[in-house]
Amino acid sequence: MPSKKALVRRPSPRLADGLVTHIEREKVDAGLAGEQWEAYVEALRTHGWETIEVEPADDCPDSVFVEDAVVMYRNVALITRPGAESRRAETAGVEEAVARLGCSVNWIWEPGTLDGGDVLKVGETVYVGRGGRTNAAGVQQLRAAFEPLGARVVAVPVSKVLHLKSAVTALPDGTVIGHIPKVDRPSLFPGFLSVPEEAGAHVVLLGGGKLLMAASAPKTAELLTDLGHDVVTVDISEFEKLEGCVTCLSVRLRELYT
Ligand SMILES: NC(=O)NCCC[C@H](N)C(=O)O
Repeated sequence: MPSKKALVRRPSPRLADGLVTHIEREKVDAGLAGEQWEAYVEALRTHGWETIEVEPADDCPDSVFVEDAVVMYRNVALITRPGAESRRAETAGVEEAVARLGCSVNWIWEPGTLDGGDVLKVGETVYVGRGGRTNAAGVQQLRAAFEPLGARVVAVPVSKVLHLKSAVTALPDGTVIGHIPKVDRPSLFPGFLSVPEEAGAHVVLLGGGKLLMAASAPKTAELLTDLGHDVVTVDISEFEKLEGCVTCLSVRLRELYT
């Protein structure tokens, strides 16, 4: 039976010191962030996900963005080597969590760097963004880890946003969605739908045709609802101030056969 487990990680008390690269720094309300995180986790649970908390990493301001520390393909967990040095200590706790779940574990090694936010899976195709956080060696190592498992790894340039998945994600039918001004090469994706808001490019597939989206993209929510999708929204404003999206607050493990 395919699993419906999701890794999440409680925000660090130092969240407000998280990195910002492409946007102006804004004051983060840590109390509100905590409430938003609880509501995000609750939304996953309501839609049938068993949430598993990775041991908190209180010294790592960005540790709540748990998806950057690991990439899953089937039951193989590829532990990343984050492009930002301040985030490297985040991976140990995530490695322990996936090993405990029985995943087969693999690693990105120096000189490779790769953030999980740069990896978008659409069926057997694994798009990897070569950008500010993921380098060429990271792309090669990802390919070496997943191609033998049947993945088709496609590298795409990312220059306008933090991560590939800050620019594009995919709908349940495989259509890739993105806000054109933030996508380097929309033509690299076979089915591409342009959405009216930057935050509208981020969807988490909850299963059963449901999409989890940020409340900050109402026009896109309307567009996707009109196309027959079932949209669930959460307010993640405090994480958006740190360039976080709905996708990066969890790692969904769909193919653990335990
Ligand atoms: N996958 C993601 O979109 N992660 C967001 C990471 C935000 C964090 N402040 C960072 O710059 O690394």
